[in-house]
This record gives sequence, C-alpha cells and structure tokens, in this order.
Amino acid sequence: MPVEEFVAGWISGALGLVLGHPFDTVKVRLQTQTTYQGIIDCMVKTYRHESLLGFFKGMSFPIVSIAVVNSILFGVYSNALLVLTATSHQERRAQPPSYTHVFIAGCTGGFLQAYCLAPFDLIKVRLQNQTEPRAQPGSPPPRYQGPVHCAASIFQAEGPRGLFRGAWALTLRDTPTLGIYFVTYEWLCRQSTPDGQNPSSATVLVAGGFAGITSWVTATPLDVIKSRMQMAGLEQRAYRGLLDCVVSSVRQEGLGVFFRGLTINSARAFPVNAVTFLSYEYLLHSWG
Ligand SMILES: C[N+](C)(C)CCCC[C@H](N)C(=O)O
Repeated sequence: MPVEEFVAGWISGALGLVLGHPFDTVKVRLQTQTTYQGIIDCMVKTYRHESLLGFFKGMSFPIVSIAVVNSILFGVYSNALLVLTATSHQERRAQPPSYTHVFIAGCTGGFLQAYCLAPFDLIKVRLQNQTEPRAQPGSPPPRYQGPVHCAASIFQAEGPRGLFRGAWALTLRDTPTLGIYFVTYEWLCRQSTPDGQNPSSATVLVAGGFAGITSWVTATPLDVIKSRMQMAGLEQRAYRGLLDCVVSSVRQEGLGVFFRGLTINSARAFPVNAVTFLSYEYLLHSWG
C-alpha cells in the first residue's frame, strides 16, 4: 500500500488548517451562539474581548489530529482508487478514473476519516465556544483549560461515548460531501488541462478552492446540526437524536438555520483547500 499519499495528506492538511482556523472560529460561534449580528460583528467582538489569540482558540489539537484525519482521507482515497481502477497516483493522468470511481473513493475516505475526526472535532468546537478572555489573575478559570483537560472532563462526565457526541451527524456530513469534493476537483482539473498532462499550479489552486466551496456548501446543513449536537451535552438542551435536533432547530429558527455559517464556510474553504491540494500534488510530484 503506497504510503506517500498519507504523508502528503497530512502535511497539506496542516498547511490549510492554520490558514483557515480564524474563519472556523467565527463560523462555530455564529452557528451555536445568538449574541452576534453577523460575521463582522463576531470578528470585532472576538478581537476586542480576546485579541487576535481568540481566533486561534482550539487550534493546537486540530493540528495534531489533522495528521491522522487528512492522511486517512487522502490515503484511503488514493488507495481506494488503486483497488477500483488498478492505477497508481502517477498513472492516473494518463488513464483518468471515471467520476463514479472518484466519487466512491472519496466517500470511502470521507466515511473512514469521520469517525477519527469526531472526538477531535468535538473538543475543537467546545473550546472555540468558550468566549471568556484568556485567563486573567483573579477571574474564574474557563470550564476547559485546554484540549487535554477538555477531553478528560468529557470522559469523566460522560464516559467514552461522550467523546463521540455528534459523530453520526459528522459521518453523514462528510461521506457524500467528500465524494463531491474529489469529483469537483477532478472535473475542474480535467476541464482546463490537455489530456494526459499534469494540471498547472494555477489550475490546482482554483480546482482545489472550488472543490472546497462545493463540498462545504453541500455540507453546511449537517454541519449546523453536528455543531449543535456537540454543544448539547453542555447546555442542558439535550436532543433525543439527530432528527430531533433538525426538527427543533427548524421550529425555533426556520429553514434559514441550515445555512448558518455558509458564507464564512465558503470564504474559508477556498484558500484552505487551494493550499491543501497544491501542496498535496506538489509533494507527491516531487517524491516521484
Ligand atoms: C466535507 N467537508 C465539507 C466537511 C470538508 C471538506 C474539506 C476538508 C478540508 N480539510 C477543510 O477543512 O476544508
């Protein structure tokens, strides 16, 4: 089993992640809190209360987890294509796989990464939603003092299952939308590259960026539900399940609730995924 794809997936994921984290914090806050009037308001308030550091809350853990998660996504995707089409990464420009195969491989990668992502994503969302300024002398400490403390508190209060809160919503969010992600990327690359040639860097950037946007646009409704289910354990607002969360969110806030964070998700998705795909292709290319 080729391992370069796993390593390339990890490094490229980490680069994209740092770039996109401030957007991600604003998104999570808009989705789960009602105190902000919009993106700008949320950014200004976050900056005033918590300085620039506020935007980077909850990032250390994802940096570690992206190693696992993005390498599973890209590694499984590429190896699934190897199984389906008997072509390696290098051979795929000359013998492009069908879009059905790309979709199936993307869904497989998406499904497998979702379960590993679930506990990391839960901790990220809980930490991002702590809006207190960084510890000041005399003020009470925030509920979670960091990722490890957060994981340990959830584990103590709810057992190992608590760490997988929202995991189903996350799996449903990621399985089809990562199929869409790779199909969009491949389609855009093929549109602007002569047959058999490697896409240019500019093409990879644009195709990666749009793959990110398409995937996030289709993922946003379940992203909202996922984030809410992850926060529910804290807020005594227990949902009986995914459907209950969907129904009660729509009842209280209307259908618009499914599009919370859509603009910011898309704004974040372009640079993050442009950089992810460019570094992924570059690394694989330079390793031969
Ligand atoms: C499937 N879903 C849309 C959720 C994610 C797809 C893109 C993944 C990328 N690491 C990013 O963070 O943008």
